[in-house]
Amino acid sequence: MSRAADRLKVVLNHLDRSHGAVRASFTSAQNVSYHHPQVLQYTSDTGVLTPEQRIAYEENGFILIRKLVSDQDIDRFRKEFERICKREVKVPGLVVMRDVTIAKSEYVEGEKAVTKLQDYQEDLELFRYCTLPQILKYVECFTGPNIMAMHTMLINKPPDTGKKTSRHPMHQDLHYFPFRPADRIVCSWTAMEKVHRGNGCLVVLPGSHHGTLLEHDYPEWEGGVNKMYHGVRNYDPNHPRVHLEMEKGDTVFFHPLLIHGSGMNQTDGFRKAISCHYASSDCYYIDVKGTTQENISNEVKELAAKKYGVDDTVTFQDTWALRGRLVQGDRASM
Ligand SMILES: CCCCCCCCCCCCCCCCCCCC(=O)SCCNC(=O)CCNC(=O)[C@H](O)C(C)(C)COP(=O)(O)OP(=O)(O)OC[C@H]1O[C@@H](n2cnc3c(N)ncnc32)[C@H](O)[C@@H]1OP(=O)(O)O
Ligand SMILES: Nc1ncnc2c1ncn2[C@@H]1O[C@H](COP(=O)(O)OP(=O)(O)OP(=O)(O)O)[C@@H](O)[C@H]1O
Ligand SMILES: O=C(O)CCC(=O)C(=O)O
Ligand SMILES: [Fe+2]
Ligand SMILES: [Mg+2]
Repeated sequence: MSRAADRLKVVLNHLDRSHGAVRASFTSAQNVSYHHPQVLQYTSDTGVLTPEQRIAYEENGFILIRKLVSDQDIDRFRKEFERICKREVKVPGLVVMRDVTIAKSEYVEGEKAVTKLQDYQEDLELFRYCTLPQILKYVECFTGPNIMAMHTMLINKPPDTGKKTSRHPMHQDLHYFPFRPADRIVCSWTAMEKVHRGNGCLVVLPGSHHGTLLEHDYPEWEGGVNKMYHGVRNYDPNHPRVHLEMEKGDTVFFHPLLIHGSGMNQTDGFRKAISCHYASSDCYYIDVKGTTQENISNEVKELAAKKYGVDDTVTFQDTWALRGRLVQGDRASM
């Protein structure tokens, strides 16, 4: 750990001790919730994260928790995914994405054609992932007690066809979100099998969440790029990278400004992960007009118009408010 982190830890221990007493008298007297002073910007003290873990998230913008989801749960998600691919169930609102090269070349049936399921919030079995108590316990450290599941995904990264389209360019998820504050948003991403460099694990730039939201656009890749796979226009190529190799059930929580992506899948298996983006229901929507997010906002509105026939009175913010689901506490401003 760095010297800065050592210092921070000392300060934190001290504050936790002295404020523990304040909190005890405060809550017993007035039954109000206690707010930690802004020593640590990204997490709150709910007794779940250790001081070391809080400092690690502060510094790196992500934290990996091993074996958080059971094999039984993951097997159930996988079965449901197969049922969806075989069209045995029809899920309202679900967006099924095929890899761009597969979609544009041959017709492939079933799970082998599917790169990603998006917006599975109406599928009870998959949505169970977003409500797992052991996940929410961690999520609360970042969002606070009122929690919305804003965006749900099951990623089935296909074997690369040779065009490198299975890569996901380096990006910040906040680019897609018209709500703030960023620090009250977190992604949980769980490996559904062993994920390693060969099948395209997540690649992150630790500490990049300290920066601002950068301009995103389609990367200029010869072999084509999947729809909405925007990448950061300019990021420092010398920034240290970390490959997150994970076992089945391991879960990473990461900040929406953290720059991340995933490499090619060079195996012949489909690399699976399930994820949810959570936000505090006390977040607020912002207008992205005139900002770098205008490009994605237009694409999403176009898709909503095509898929649901809605007109342009449905805003980018509305598409999120319609998809978000409360999973803990009260629905406030979201
Ligand atoms: C009432 C309001 C409700 C609101 C609904 C709004 C829905 C919005 C959903 C999207 C939100 C996205 C934001 C979330 C991101 C959060 C942060 C995470 C970061 C990411 O994950 S970035 C990547 C996100 N990617 C996507 O979201 C892709 C979404 N998927 C799609 O848009 C569709 O699946 C797609 C690609 C349009 C295909 O759908 P569909 O029209 O059903 O498919 P067709 O087979 O009919 O093909 C039509 C046309 O598209 C071409 N195609 C197919 N697949 C791809 C692809 N992967 N990339 C590019 N092009 C593709 C296909 O060849 C056809 O082309 P033609 O030229 O023949 O017309
Ligand atoms: N030319 C590129 N432009 C933008 N992003 C890229 C480019 N090449 C790779 N990436 C992104 O960088 C990340 C890692 O890619 P890649 O699979 O090449 O891993 P790597 O770190 O080079 O490891 P390996 O050496 O195992 O390939 C992914 O998010 C990928 O989409
Ligand atoms: O699973 C992956 O490849 C990464 C997906 C991702 O970062 C995203 O969809 O936002
Ligand atoms: Fe992402
Ligand atoms: Mg490489």
